[in-house]
Amino acid sequence: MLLGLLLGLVANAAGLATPLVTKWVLDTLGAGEPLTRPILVLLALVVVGAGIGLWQWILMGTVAERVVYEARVSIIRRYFAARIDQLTRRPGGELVTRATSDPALLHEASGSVVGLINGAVALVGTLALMGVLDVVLLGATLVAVVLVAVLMGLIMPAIGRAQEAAQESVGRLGGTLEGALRAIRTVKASRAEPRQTELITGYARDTARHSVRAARRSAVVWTISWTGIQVAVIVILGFGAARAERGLIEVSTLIAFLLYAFQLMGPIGELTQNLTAMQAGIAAASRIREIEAIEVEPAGAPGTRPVPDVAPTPRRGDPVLVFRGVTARYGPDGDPAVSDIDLRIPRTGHTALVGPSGAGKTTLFSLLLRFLEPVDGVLLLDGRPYPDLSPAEVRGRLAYVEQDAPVVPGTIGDNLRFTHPDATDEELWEALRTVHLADRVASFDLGLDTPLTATSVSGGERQRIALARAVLRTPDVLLLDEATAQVDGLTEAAVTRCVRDRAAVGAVVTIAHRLSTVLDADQIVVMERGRIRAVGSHRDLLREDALYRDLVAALRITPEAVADAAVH
Ligand SMILES: Nc1ncnc2c1ncn2[C@@H]1O[C@H](COP(=O)(O)OP(=O)(O)OP(=O)(O)O)[C@@H](O)[C@H]1O
Repeated sequence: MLLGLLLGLVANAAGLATPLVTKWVLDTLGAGEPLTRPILVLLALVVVGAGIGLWQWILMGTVAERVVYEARVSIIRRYFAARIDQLTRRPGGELVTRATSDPALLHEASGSVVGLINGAVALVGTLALMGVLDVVLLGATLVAVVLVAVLMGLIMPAIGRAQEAAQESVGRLGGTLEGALRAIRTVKASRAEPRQTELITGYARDTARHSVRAARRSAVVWTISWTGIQVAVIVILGFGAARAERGLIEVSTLIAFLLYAFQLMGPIGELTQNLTAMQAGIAAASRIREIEAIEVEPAGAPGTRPVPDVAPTPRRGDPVLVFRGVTARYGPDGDPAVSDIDLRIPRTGHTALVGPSGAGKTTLFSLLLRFLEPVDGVLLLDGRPYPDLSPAEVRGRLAYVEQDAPVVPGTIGDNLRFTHPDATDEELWEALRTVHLADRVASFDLGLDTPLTATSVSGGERQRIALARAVLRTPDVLLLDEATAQVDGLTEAAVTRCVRDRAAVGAVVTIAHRLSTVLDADQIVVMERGRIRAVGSHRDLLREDALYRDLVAALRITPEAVADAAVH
């Protein structure tokens, strides 16, 4: 930027010298001397000025792109470092707009400081040289310049406000559009297309309205500035001609003065343009700064707290995960989502969480995965408190299958390798066999390289891909949020088999929505209104817990299944 400023100043100096050298040419002509030298100097000034101007242009363009790039990088980094609740409370599309279109507005603005300084120097320089040529004519010019400056000062802030409002509407447009496209089936099934179209085009209309207002105000500023200077030039011409006629100034001085007057448009245009760009940039920057206020997850605790290199070797009987008096809430003023949770997850075996909707099952998963931090109590992994571990250390020991089992953009292979990018093809096939998908994937022409989009796989297949991803390398703890929707028999069998296999060698925690899963569990945790109501085996709970009996009944238990379980 400093170099850009310097180059701009040199190019300005060349520009400022040109009228004076033109006067020299005219004076030499008047004196009847050879014109070669002044003409050569004039040419040199033009060529050097153009060369340096080009260099500055390219340099500032590069700086601008780097500013945009770095703004984007910092936003993207911030998103992925952010706490989940900080992201989920904003519409995804709006977050996308802030990473894509807001930084683009910094493009023009980044060089605006340099442009403003250059413009100001050129303006002052031009006025000073005009003063050297003729103070009286300068007076007339100054009146025009002051009028233009006052006008700009009045209209510029309004342009900035309109631009900021336009960007905000773009953000709302992005957020709503993204949400509506994601729920496109519901939109169509609800025949809500016209309403959604109306709502979202409304945001587009707002954007256009604000942008048109900004454009209109810019046009007014520009036109009045340019016309003001042109009127000033005409006044100077008339007034100067009269002074030249009376012999108060030379004709060559008048011509040089007029050249400066024409040149005034350069710095004034530069100042106007850069002030506009700066306004847009400040608006974008304030939106980008809001992103910087997003809270990030506790930065790798290892940096902040000493963690022993060698983890204490857990004893076989110790639980792998422990909740000790954990209370958590989503907002600072909300009711606790879970309270006083005391729970031990054994190193091997299957723990099933059951409970009515809103009981706090998902919240327990969020706490285990550190998507949410407790307000009271502590979680332990292998006897080490969570605050001593970084989120990455904790998550490295867990595998998580979300209820909706989202697929990530890319191929089947990319999806399977998402957690372990270094997994070999053989490992992928093994995982696919575990979830009964190997034959299906092998039947595709491209095999593991088959591109996968959310719509090209069935719900059951998506579940199984997510499961295969989770069991690719045996995790210490598998967290499985079972699909609530009915899944096909093959998927159910795959899930059951996976859970059994994993439970034999490690810990599995499920949010169970299926009777078969509940019956399979070694330990069942019954939750109600954020608290653990009972823990036990199926048989004990059936006998002792009324809510559990209701829940089991709601899972449409058949008499045969009850008998099975009793035998079990
Ligand atoms: N993101 C959130 N913001 C605020 N409150 C939340 C949020 N997620 C859950 N809650 C609240 O926390 C409580 C526990 O919800 P949680 O999702 O853990 O229940 P759940 O047992 O998993 O229910 P379900 O079976 O319906 O998924 C509920 O009262 C719920 O309203």
